[in-house]
Amino acid sequence: MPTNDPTLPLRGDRCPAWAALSALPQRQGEAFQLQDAFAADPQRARHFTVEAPGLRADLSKQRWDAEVRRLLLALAEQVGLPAARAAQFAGRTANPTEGRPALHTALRAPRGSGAPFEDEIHAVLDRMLAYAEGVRAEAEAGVGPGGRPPIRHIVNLGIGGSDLGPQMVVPALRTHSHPALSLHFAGNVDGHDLLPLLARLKPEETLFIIASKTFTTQETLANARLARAWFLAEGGSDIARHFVATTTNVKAAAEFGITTTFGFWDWVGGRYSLWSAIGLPIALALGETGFRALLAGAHAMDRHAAEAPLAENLPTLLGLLDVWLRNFQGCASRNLAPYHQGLARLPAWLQQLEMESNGKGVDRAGEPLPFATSPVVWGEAGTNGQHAFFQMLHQGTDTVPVEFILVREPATGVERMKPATAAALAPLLAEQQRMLLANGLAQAQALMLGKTAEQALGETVPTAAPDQAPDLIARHRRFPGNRPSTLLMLERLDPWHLGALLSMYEHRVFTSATVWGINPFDQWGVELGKSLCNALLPRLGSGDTTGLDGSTAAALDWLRG
Ligand SMILES: O=P(O)(O)OC[C@H]1O[C@H](O)[C@H](O)[C@@H](O)[C@@H]1O
Repeated sequence: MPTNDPTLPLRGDRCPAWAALSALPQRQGEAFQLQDAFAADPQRARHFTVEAPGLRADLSKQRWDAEVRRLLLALAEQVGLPAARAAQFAGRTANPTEGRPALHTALRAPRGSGAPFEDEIHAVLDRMLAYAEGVRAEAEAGVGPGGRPPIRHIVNLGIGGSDLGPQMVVPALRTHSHPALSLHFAGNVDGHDLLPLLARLKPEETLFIIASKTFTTQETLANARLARAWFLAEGGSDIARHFVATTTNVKAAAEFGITTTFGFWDWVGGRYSLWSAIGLPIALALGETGFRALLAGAHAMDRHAAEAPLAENLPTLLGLLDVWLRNFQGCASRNLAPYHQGLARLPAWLQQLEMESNGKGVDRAGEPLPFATSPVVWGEAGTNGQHAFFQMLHQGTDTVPVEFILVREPATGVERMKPATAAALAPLLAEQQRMLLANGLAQAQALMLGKTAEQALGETVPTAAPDQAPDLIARHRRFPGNRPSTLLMLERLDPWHLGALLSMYEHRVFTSATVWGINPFDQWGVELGKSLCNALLPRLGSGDTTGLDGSTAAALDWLRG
């Protein structure tokens, strides 16, 4: 494997296109009026819609035009994005501070594609899928080996990248999951996470997956010990059957007493690992066909990212838009609004992917960056967010771009119900699906259109206080509008489409990272807190506050009671 790439990409702010973008009048948010742009170009929606495998993106409600897009694409060329992406796929050292490639793309490349580590990857994948099929067959038959009860509950104990991917994907694909298996996730070191779950389980029906890339993570090992103690105290036997590990550290898993291990490799970043053995809970839920479809969808997006011309390349365009919003429009955060309850945990997964990857303050050469990097990414499934924080999105003083995800075909699983019940509910659910989509579209419309005080003055408002002047009420009821949003649209939420969506996000993060000149595959910022925690842990027992800062000492004293 070659070491560091000698052709370090040029940092975005040192490129001519960056200077040209900085000089554009369109930079000033209000100088670019979305409604004027639509009036000037009746085909604007078409001109700014991009099709990618499984995904359609309408970027026309972003405050950009053909000139901005042209310069952003020039920026991508000038920083060497195509070469950087090719180097990542080929297994060059994409993560120089840890001296590793970043080869999550190889995990979903089919056999025969010539991707790096093909034999190792497919050997583990085949073994893991065979294991998953075995557990599923037991559940299906209602009986385990030797007449024992089958596994019915699977508990994944992992945190961060060893938790968020499977924890997001499993509910997203609920209607594709095995009905006789229940999947559970616990990550927090807080006993309040795992204990209530254990209280509902029986050892003989439970499978624990200890998921940790390093097998050294404090939280996961603590939960693994808690689970093992519960298992033995509740009369469980045969740890080998009931505990498996997904890790790169097979030796540590063996020392814990685990004999069934599905391995992966240091070149799979934690937040990019759901495609590896860390995806075991997904494989158990979906089975071999479903897991392979998830990989195939991701691979289709990989091919698009690698091969589509930049101007039609969705992860490239979205990553460039992220740069435009962050560095030229001053947007410090981005809201993710998936209008599908199954994607409720997508914001949490994306937070780790984007903020842990791009939340960096120095470039690859260690130089402090003179511009902003990762935005705060946050969100909630629609329509719930509308009734909570959308007020701020519409009338607050910050411009927060919103990314709506709309899914055309629902999959509620109503057809799994008794025929009479399904028949009674189907028309109501169809109407709810229309309500859901109308809400998502309406919010995007409202952000763009806004409402003037004059328009508000013309409205009858029964809830307004009668002693308040109508023009004062109208000032409160004014919406500035011209707020940017993106519409991502999927035909349906199945394993293939979800794989494509998630892979798109990975390539998009790589795009902005490349423009910013940062290494998106390390995470040194998580280390300091870990080591300070290790130092504080014995002090919580002993009460020794010698040398601590005043605040920490006082809190430690108080917490010890
Ligand atoms: O999978 P593990 O080795 O247990 O690591 C779990 C998580 O913890 C670390 O602190 C990192 O911030 C994450 O990137 C990682 O996913």
